Amino acid sequence: MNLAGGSRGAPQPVALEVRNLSFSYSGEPVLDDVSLALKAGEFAVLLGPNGAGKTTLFSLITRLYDHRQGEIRVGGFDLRRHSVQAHARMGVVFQQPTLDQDLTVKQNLAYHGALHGMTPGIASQRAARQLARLDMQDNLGLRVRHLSGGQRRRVEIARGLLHEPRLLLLDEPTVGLDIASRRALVEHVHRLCREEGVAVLWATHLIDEVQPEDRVIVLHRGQVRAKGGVADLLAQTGGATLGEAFERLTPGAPA
Ligand SMILES: Nc1ncnc2c1ncn2[C@@H]1O[C@H](COP(=O)(O)OP(=O)(O)OP(=O)(O)O)[C@@H](O)[C@H]1O
Repeated sequence: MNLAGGSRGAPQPVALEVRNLSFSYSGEPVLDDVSLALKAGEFAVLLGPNGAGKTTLFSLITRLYDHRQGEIRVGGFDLRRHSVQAHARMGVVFQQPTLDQDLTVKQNLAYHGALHGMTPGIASQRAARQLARLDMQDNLGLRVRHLSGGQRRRVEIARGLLHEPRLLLLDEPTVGLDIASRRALVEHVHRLCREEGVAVLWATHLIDEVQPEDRVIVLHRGQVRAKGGVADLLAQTGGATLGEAFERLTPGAPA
């Protein structure tokens, strides 16, 4: 069951392509023949209940785990054969925060810049620009431990974009945030996507994080159950709301 999403017309560069990807943990299948693609500048929500395989998929795209079956391309570069080029084109915000809490925001970003071969001057300019976009420009000198959860997430997003990737992966980035911070983060990342043309893959199990214009990829028990716009999902399932459509596409999912 595959819904064709996206618009027709001139072909656009593909930011991410996953083809026929399968993966098992110690013989236990977790991803089964997963295929999906993201065009440049597209915001796609990877929507799946707990245990669907979202984090595993991210672990394969970021090469924390090696895939043996299937293919992953980032900006056209095969992850296995051209891993340096593929990694240079992706930014990641993992589910668990990974900032050093004893360093300042600026130091965290400077370190990331150095890892990506930026001079301190370039890293500093880019950090200031990214933080300004996220309304965080006044926090450069603060230690991360003094920031709120929402502010820390924004710093991680700024860090993920510092090396100017064309693809940003976010794995349940709103976990632990209150409703207002959650909403603000969803809106910020949509704006970044529109303004910077970066493709975004946003993993979540929360349907209220889907905005009407998003593409949605529904993952359940390691399989892509549907992909397309919200209207496509409603049409396919006969659901009146995205919530109903999601329930029909994920039978037996944990509540
Ligand atoms: N390191 C591991 N070893 C064995 N099984 C694992 C491992 N990591 C995840 N799993 C199992 O793989 C399945 C998919 O887990 P995964 O974390 O990828 O799903 P998810 O969609 O990200 O879920 P969640 O929203 O709860 O994080 C689950 O059944 C999980 O128990």
